[in-house]
Amino acid sequence: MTTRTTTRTIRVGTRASLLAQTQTQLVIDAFTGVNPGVPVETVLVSTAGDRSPAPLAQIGGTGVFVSALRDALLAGTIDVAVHSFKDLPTTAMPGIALAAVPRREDPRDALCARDGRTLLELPRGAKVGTGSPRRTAQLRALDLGLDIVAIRGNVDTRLARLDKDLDAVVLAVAGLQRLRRAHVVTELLDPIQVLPAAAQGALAIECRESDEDARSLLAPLDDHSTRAAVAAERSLLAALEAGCTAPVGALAEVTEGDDGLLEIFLRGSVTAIDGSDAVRLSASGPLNTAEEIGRRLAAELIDLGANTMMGSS
Ligand SMILES: NCc1[nH]cc(CCC(=O)O)c1CC(=O)O
Repeated sequence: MTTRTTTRTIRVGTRASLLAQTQTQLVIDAFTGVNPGVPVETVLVSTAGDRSPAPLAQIGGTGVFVSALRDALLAGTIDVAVHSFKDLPTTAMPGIALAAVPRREDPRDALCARDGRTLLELPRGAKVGTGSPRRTAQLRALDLGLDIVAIRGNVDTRLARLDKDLDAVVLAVAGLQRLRRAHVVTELLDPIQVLPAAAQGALAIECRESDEDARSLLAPLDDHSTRAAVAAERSLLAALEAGCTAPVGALAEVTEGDDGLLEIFLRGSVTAIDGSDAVRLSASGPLNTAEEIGRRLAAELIDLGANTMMGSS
């Protein structure tokens, strides 16, 4: 632990949603753990995604939750921004550095159903809420006769629909865990059936590229395996030229190979939005080739017809 000569306050920007504020506080706690004595303050930033109830695709799609925080970073009104990594566009933003990627939570999707039901226990015609084309497509592909209903809003708004018009909703278990709502989960969906979104369950901590101070304070929060896994997943997404609203699943796991070196095992899927067709493949390679693994897998998925499936959405 180095003794700091400045007492510059680190201003951490957050969106107003409960999930965003909770995630920001988790990062602040970890930050304070490794940088005791560095003053931190939270600054609320409102984004277009929070202000509008319209479907994400209509208000700018990928990145609506992100740009206001990045603008505040570049304007110098905040020093650090915490994002759900899966909400970040795959193209980097000039002037912004990915300072740390903390250890990832469980990346899986979770079914939250009435009466404790699992997917197989839901009757045909059961109404299942999700706002995600990826979840919609993969749930339809299971051919369980489920009626997929488009929903939006924060986690609690979505869960409240269970007491109204829906039989189940599907959410990322990571968000539920962070909000201490994991007790509402009735089934963790097996990635073999429903492959999560690229970077689901991971956080991205950004700062200004030029802010050496913030970068070195944040560096200890980085988990190299998570950073590499997410890099592979997002490189797949980018190479498919798909955003967070595309029916693309991607999940990388980091394992130790026979030679003791760390390896990435990446799975990817593209599913037609009506569930009538899907392509799914995996690829693996050394940890330091994460992005190449993603690009290679994307090329193989495209060879199998991934583009026609994304076009049909
Ligand atoms: N797009 C909304 C969003 N962004 C991140 C999470 C959950 C937390 C995470 O994936 O890290 C959610 C909600 C959800 O998908 O259930």
